Amino acid sequence: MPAVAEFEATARERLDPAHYDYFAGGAQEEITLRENEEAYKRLRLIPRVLRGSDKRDLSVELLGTPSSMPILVAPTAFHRLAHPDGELATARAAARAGTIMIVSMASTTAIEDIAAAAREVTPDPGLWFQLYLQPDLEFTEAIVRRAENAGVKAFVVTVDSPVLGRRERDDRNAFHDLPAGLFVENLRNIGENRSGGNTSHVREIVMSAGLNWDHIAWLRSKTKLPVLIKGVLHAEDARLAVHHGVAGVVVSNHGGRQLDTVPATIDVLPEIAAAVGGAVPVLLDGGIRRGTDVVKALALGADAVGVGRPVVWGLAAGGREGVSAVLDLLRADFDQALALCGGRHPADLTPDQVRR
Ligand SMILES: Cc1cc2nc3c(=O)[nH]c(=O)nc-3n(C[C@H](O)[C@H](O)[C@H](O)COP(=O)(O)O)c2cc1C
Ligand SMILES: O=C(O)C(=O)c1ccccc1
Repeated sequence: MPAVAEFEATARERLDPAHYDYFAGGAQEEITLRENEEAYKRLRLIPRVLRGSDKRDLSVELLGTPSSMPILVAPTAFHRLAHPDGELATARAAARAGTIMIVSMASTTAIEDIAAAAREVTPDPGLWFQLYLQPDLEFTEAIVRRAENAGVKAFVVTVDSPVLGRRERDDRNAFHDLPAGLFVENLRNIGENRSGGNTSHVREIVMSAGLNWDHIAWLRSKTKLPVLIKGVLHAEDARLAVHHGVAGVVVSNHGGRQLDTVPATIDVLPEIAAAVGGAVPVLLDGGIRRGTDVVKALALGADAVGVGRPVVWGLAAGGREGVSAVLDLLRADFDQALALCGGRHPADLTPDQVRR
């Protein structure tokens, strides 16, 4: 089975170069983008032996949502740039894999349609919804209601984007608008269509530099669903998140697309896991490309990981089948690495099995 890198190579051949750059790129010098992957290559695994690691069970439950494996689909924007079937294909593949898809608020398919596609595959799909809280809270609440009515099971508020990172590839390519016919569908037909009907601008979603913990309290008051925050890199923020009743934290640097030169997520995971102390689930994304990467993240304290670009590469390479192939590949790779580490279940991995 081809590695994630081979799906990327195929995707690169198929995509408009500006769109490839949008998906692949990071902020500024892309130091963090590279670091996310490089950091895993510096870590060494110590297997345990004679532990009877047959009959492995990769399944986990996260905030009431079951997942067949601790590898989730991280929220990424604009899937119809990658393949005409866009988020419908991704949702069907995630549903077939039995894993959680965190739908991006910036999807090019409406959340209602994404949920319907997933439901064709399985009656109770694990869909979560990523939110950029908009300065207009009434408008934000309308999107929250839409997502709830569509059946999502948790909200993931992205907190690493008070302003958007500077992606120099997008500047060079003058990538400002989606191609004709593509829209940021979750913002359409809401609040009397405040964006005036033009929701095809790449930056239609507003970044809110004013966000603070009160906004998290506001969202919690508006929904009964679990609220996670995504984009935590400082242990103190993880502590504050627990203090403010957040249901889970996602250790993320947005795939190196926001503040450049922040550390690889795997390198800050131990301190964040220590700060959270098991109070709420800790998820991590950024640079996961192999089963051994998943093993290292789980051993160092993550309850599950997210994959962003690998899913996009699968989608661009082969639509739903391509996403399924990437998820199957990561599952098989993780299963093998877990077995080689002497584990039967994701929770069997421990920090002493990872060395610098
Ligand atoms: C093309 C692209 C679009 C993204 N769009 C979003 C988004 O809409 N919302 C969000 O919270 N994160 C977004 N992210 C960040 C991902 O959720 C995730 O943090 C990151 O991709 C993980 O790194 P990886 O691509 O190395 O797996 C995006 C990432 C990429 C690559
Ligand atoms: O490109 C991104 O990383 C991203 O998060 C985003 C934000 C707003 C609209 C589209 C994508």
